[in-house]
Amino acid sequence: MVNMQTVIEVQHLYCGWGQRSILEDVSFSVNRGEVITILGGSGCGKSTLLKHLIGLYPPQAGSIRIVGNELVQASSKDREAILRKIGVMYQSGALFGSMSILNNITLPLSSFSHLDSAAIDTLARLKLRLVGLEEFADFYPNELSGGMQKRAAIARAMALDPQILFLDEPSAGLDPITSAELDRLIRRLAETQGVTIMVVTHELASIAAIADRAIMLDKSIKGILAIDTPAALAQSTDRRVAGFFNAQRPSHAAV
Ligand SMILES: Nc1ncnc2c1ncn2[C@@H]1O[C@H](COP(=O)(O)OP(=O)(O)OP(=O)(O)O)[C@@H](O)[C@H]1O
Repeated sequence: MVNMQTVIEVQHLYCGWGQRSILEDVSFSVNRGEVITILGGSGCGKSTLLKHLIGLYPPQAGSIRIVGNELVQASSKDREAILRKIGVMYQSGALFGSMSILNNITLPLSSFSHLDSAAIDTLARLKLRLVGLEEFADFYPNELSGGMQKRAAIARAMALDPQILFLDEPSAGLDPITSAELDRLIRRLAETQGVTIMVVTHELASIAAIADRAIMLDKSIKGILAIDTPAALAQSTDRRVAGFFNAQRPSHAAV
């Protein structure tokens, strides 16, 4: 029996920059363990949505509930506790180049937990094992391939055992085979760790491989054009939706 606990609930969200509105009246919810992709044409507001969901900017109006807790109106102390449930991997990966991979992961643990250094070391190595990098703990980011850096960045985003992971274009800059490996990791994290994962991606192959559902944003309506499983979206009677899904054949969906 699938646990249908709602972990993200967005209601009547309006967000934009200054006076400019980008998304209007956006509502959706995401269940525990779901992988959901955010897609749509350039400038439709994918990153804007992500940045508001992770609390980087306050929305113009509306509600964002993270694991049942309202983020928008929260006091700064409550906000901090809510955001602790979230792990984020930015597009660049943004590992600290002057630190070993292991220390990139121990850093959030020593900053935000009260564990002793031996426990922190053990936990960080467990995260590296989770992403298949346990043998690379002492390497520096620039000694790893692009795909390994992405996996290390995911391990760091997982350091504090978040319930939700936000990944901004994880496949950017990766070749199709490496991208498919990353897709398998994303699926595995959702299935074995019960993490809920929201991914901004343009890659049809990735969407087909990882998404339980996809949210398609649209610039002209400033909101959600469609939200459904990739298979259902590919069959959509809306030409814009079906057009996106049928634009190219997924090349590694079954890898
Ligand atoms: N920090 C910001 N300040 C002001 N305007 C912004 C900011 N970030 C994004 N925008 C504007 O908001 C609009 C939506 O941008 P956003 O980056 O959310 O789109 P996107 O769907 O992620 O696009 P892409 O696929 O090209 O990355 C764009 O017109 C962009 O110029």
